[in-house]
Amino acid sequence: MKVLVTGANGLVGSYVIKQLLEAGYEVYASSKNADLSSFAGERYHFRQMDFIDPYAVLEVFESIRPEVVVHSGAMSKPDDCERNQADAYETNVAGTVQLLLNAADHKSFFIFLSTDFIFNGETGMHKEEDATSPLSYYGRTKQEAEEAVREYGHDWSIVRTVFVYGKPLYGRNCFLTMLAGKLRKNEPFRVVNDQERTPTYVADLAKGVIAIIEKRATGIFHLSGSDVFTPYQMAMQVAKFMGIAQHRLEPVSSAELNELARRPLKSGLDISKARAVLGYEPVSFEEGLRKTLGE
Ligand SMILES: NC(=O)C1=CN([C@@H]2O[C@H](COP(=O)(O)OP(=O)(O)OC[C@H]3O[C@@H](n4cnc5c(N)ncnc54)[C@H](OP(=O)(O)O)[C@@H]3O)[C@@H](O)[C@H]2O)C=CC1
Ligand SMILES: Cc1cn([C@H]2C[C@H](O)[C@@H](COP(=O)(O)OP(=O)(O)O[C@H]3O[C@@H](C)C(=O)[C@@H](O)[C@H]3O)O2)c(=O)[nH]c1=O
Repeated sequence: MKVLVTGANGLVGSYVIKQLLEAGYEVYASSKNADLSSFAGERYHFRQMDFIDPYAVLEVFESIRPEVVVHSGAMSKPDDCERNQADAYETNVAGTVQLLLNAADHKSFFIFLSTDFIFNGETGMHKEEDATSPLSYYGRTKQEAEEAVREYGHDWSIVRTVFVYGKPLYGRNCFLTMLAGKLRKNEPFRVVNDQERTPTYVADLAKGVIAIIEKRATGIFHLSGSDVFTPYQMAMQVAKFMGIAQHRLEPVSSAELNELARRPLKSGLDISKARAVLGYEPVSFEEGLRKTLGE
């Protein structure tokens, strides 16, 4: 089965591609920039494609004719989206629409990566059917892209996830590996302590996406970890794992951190639907951390 994955140079895309290759799929990895990976073999293909360019998207879909599309590419930094709203809209909304229009020509199964940031975080532990009300421009673009996906005329699935972490296969650090670097160098760092998340180990998320493909499961799925932590609590676990008792990490409130994009306070996703329908079972945060920072 031919699967086109966007965002191949990103954290999520890289793990989805790795697991698709391991499961025997014909994988067409695609990213805006050149291939950062060292994936190889007959079933691995890379197509450099800016998905806001309609001609590039048409050419890729005509030549591949994918049976499944995993759309993981996005402008994924909320502060960047707040700062550059036109780019965020073009990438996250118009880009998704462009991919949907082309996917429809091939009746591809369309899987879209979305976020907990479409919720306002007043209650936490959101279910798939909860009302959405994003606080940030990033969240608004993802919500609007979700609306486009729901109107797709063929099979679709929306995967919402939260605070994804894991050892980078290539490319940039995740928040926890960046933090481990700060701890190693004993650098000062202020970490927010009033935002609750259900952090997601990236290999679990990828496994959930593969289960969606294999079961052809349609609709909305929440795929995250099940333990609830604030970033500061996660940072303390990183320090403990590294055996560092003396550090310069300081807990701060969202108001003190004062980031450009407003974040939900009580976020986190209820994963009971994914457990029941997909057999999804994430590792504990402790175990995910060991896999991320251990050898
Ligand atoms: N990381 C997280 O904590 C969470 C992520 N998500 C969602 O999951 C998805 C994946 O996230 P993650 O892997 O962390 O994101 P990354 O930022 O690591 O990767 C996103 C990738 O998208 C690619 N991209 C951006 N714009 C374009 C474009 N115009 N054309 C083609 N490719 C483009 C980039 O490619 P290149 O590098 O080649 O420029 C980049 O590698 C996103 O949709 C994000 O919104 C949801 C919740 C939490
Ligand atoms: C820059 C900075 C961030 N933080 C906090 C803010 C935030 O809660 C957390 C992680 O910061 P990040 O900027 O990596 O992540 P952030 O953008 O908040 O995280 C999100 O990513 C996007 C893609 C999503 O869709 C969300 O699900 C979510 O996980 O750390 C600090 O505590 N101190 C800092 O100096």
